[in-house]
Amino acid sequence: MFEADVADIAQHASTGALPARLAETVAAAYERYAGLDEGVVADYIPILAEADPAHFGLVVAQVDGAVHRAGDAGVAFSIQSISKAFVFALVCEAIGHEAVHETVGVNNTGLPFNSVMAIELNGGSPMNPMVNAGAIATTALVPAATPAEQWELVRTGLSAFAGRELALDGEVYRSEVETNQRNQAIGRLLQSYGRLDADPLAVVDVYTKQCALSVTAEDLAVMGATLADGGVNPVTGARVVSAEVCRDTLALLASCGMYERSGEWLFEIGLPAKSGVAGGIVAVAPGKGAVGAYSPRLDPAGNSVRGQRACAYLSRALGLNLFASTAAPAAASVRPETSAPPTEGSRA
Ligand SMILES: NC(=O)CC[C@H](N)C(=O)O
Repeated sequence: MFEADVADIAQHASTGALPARLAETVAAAYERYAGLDEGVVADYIPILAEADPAHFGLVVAQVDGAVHRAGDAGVAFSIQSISKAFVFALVCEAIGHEAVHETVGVNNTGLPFNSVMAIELNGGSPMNPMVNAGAIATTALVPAATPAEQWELVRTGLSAFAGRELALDGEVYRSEVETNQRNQAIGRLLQSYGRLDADPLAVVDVYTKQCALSVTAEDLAVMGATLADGGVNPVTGARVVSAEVCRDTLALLASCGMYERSGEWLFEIGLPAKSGVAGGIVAVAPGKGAVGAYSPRLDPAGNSVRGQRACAYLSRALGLNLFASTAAPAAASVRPETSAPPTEGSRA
């Protein structure tokens, strides 16, 4: 599914730092997938069904603050599950690595993002912060006295990641409030297992608001680039979270960010990433930058089809896959000058 045009990639291929021709590569990825119309727009939250399936925005933000845009980079959509990554980072910053590990968990469920069975199969554990149960448990840990203050901390925290003031999309929020009985049930189930101290419905309400924050593909790229940049927003220069928190967040995005497709994503693309049902994806290249993509048609797991393909293209064309290595040249460069060339049969 993620095969990309070898000739195009060879033209842009590079290793090490992001190449100067990055803007051209972003444009090539956009052009390549703009005509792809596989997938379906989410409709279980009624307002999402009204999204224009033609929209496609692709942005790369570098850790030096450079931003490269193609297509509908400035079109607004709701952040949905991508908020989970950044709320997790804020909570991890507040309560620490050990506490989030113990309270929420860090293992993939292998099941859809809104699975109730995953909770039941795991003794009431929310499992990880990137599925709904774990995200609701994480939002409950936002350190504030009231749900209203929690929401404000979430909104201002995610705004710091984006480098601009983010606002609630009231229409999306109301649409989800009318239809989020399943998330309310997940909150109640966690409470029944003693995994949620706060009022579950109040926590689910803050979670629903965080999902309805309005962002653009450019916002996602800058938010991801902040995680790539050790917690400093590369556009504003402001520190948002620590480098340790970025490391923990990116580890969770790698293992759980694309739900039950996380393994396949890592196998093909090799970058920590997070998707949302409105059609957003953020993919992070640590120390280099991030891709923000928006296109509303989704695959069955709830991941944007064009967004995935464009990320795959960029990962390959720019040499971003974290697991790529060039064993032969590296081995040659450390071989002592004086050592005899290997003889037949002496090779490992
Ligand atoms: N995968 C998603 O983006 C899901 C987010 C959505 N708000 C929900 O809770 O169902």
